[in-house]
Amino acid sequence: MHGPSAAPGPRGLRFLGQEEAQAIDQELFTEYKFSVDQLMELAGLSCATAIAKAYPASSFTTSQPAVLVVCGPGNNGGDGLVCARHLKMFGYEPTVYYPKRPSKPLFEGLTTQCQKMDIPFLPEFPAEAALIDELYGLVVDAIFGFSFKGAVREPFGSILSTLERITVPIASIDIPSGWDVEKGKADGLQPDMLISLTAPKKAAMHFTGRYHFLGGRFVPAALQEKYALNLPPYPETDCVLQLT
Ligand SMILES: NC(=O)C1=CN([C@@H]2O[C@H](COP(=O)(O)OP(=O)(O)OC[C@H]3O[C@@H](n4cnc5c(N)ncnc54)[C@H](O)[C@@H]3O)[C@@H](O)[C@H]2O)[C@@H](O)CC1
Ligand SMILES: [K+]
Repeated sequence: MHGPSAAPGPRGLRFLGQEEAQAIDQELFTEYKFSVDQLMELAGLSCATAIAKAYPASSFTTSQPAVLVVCGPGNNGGDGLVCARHLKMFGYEPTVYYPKRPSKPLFEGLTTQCQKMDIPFLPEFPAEAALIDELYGLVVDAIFGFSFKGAVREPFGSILSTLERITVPIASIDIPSGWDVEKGKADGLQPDMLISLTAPKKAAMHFTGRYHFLGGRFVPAALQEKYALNLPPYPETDCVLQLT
């Protein structure tokens, strides 16, 4: 499973192919009996924690530490909703844009939690990149993760083309959205931060932003060994590790 697609990274860390990332994900659920919401909570908490380390609320130049969290239709979007909730707890002012909402109790619950914590949901995406730059100090990209494939379908194509033109930093959860999970996308989004969950995917080799964090400290040792993940040790009880 992991032999031919193995790609060594810094510190011997392995960068995963798309099928391998999905296989680990499935194994966590089927063999290890985790539930999606458990892992999503830990993933989203990792993202909010990494963001707080790289962009402390005090460093924002906007009047409030305003963050726009853009959520996609799958579990990457769910991570974004959890991240928004924890950012609010950490003293940020998140706003969510969530155009394609699956009618599943998990996502409905996460949405309600955010709404009841006074996190606004935008009815429309700001058409002008300049408006995003004016209103927010950071954008969290939770649109697509490791299951993204093919050409981007609407409404996400227009959203991504606006995000490609903003100047405020972007923090991408797991994969910069729109990038091929293995090959990246040279003319796509260029996030300032990438938070790789579980283990970096091959696209992360093309990441040139300032901060690369590892999060999702929930992979049992036996599963790490099976896939030869060679994850570096997390510091003490931290849920994130800064790679670069
Ligand atoms: N085991 C793990 O590592 C965990 C992964 N989690 C998150 O789950 C993500 C993977 O979630 P999913 O498998 O639900 O998938 P994604 O969230 O990556 O995306 C799938 C969704 O995007 C849509 N989509 C795919 N390609 C598209 C295209 N070209 N244009 C428009 N829409 C497209 C699909 O229809 C589907 O709705 C990871 O990247 C990570 O963020 C965490 O929630 C929990 C634990
Ligand atoms: K993403």
